[in-house]
Amino acid sequence: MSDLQTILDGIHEELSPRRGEGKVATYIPELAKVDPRKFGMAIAAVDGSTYRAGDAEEPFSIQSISKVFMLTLALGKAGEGIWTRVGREPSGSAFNSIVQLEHEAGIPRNPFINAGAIAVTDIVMAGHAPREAIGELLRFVRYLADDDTITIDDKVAKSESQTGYRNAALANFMRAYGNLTHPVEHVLGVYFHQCALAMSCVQLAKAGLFLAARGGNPLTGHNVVSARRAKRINALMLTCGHYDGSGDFAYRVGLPGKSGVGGGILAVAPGIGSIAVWSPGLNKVGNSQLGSIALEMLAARTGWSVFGA
Ligand SMILES: NC(=O)CC[C@H](N)C(=O)O
Repeated sequence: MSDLQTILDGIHEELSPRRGEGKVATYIPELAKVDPRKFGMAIAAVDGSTYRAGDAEEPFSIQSISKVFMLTLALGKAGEGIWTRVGREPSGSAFNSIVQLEHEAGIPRNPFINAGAIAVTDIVMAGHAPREAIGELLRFVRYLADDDTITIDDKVAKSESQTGYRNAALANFMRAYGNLTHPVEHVLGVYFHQCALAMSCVQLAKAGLFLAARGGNPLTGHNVVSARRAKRINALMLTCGHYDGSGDFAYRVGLPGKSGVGGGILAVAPGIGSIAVWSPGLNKVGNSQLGSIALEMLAARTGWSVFGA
């Protein structure tokens, strides 16, 4: 598939003059320090080959992309029982919105908005001290990417805990409704650390490969989840992975995807491969501006959209 490398290089070259577009997230002060002109792309294909372009090897803050890995862990732990604590519908509102929580009795719409992810974190923590839950996630991500060099950026975690008033509000609100079982500070501590996972596009594409390969990782031979579970996680990524921009992403790209305010996006082409892109500038709804365009170009040039070429 050397054609694929040509396609990737072409997209990178065409978009390079636009590096720096969008707005870098500043509400987490540590993220505001990132060079807005960074731009990387990587593909891990189910046949074991990998492709990369630009800043594909440089670790960045994966932020909300970690919600996919935490959801996978929570499903492994509590199975379909998690759906009494969190819904499976798109929210149609911002990633950090609180409005629906009161109308909907403290049950967040889906696991990929902040409130839903905080509930999922609480599920993963069952029987664990916060430090152990963070360790479990780090081990899981290293196992998925087959890469023990992946770390958590403590500076980012600290920066976020110092300014995470909205997340504290969401967590307290859910706790008031009985939808958090651990102390709010403990759940938030784990949540901020998971968001601060630092991974490169190459590491992220490899970590997401199980979602493209019916739940197994062709690089390591590990069976991560069942094919049915991988399919369901992909469905949630497609419908909820880009907050109130999820419909637009499905329309333009047509792949399950999950974005983060660090400017990363993980996308899945089922049966083909997993794609990670990174460009820190965000669009109005908090998704990577150039990253979304790069994925739109890639899907158009490869015919990988799940809705047909
Ligand atoms: N959209 C995101 O990536 C949000 C994650 C970020 N850590 C937050 O909680 O605000």
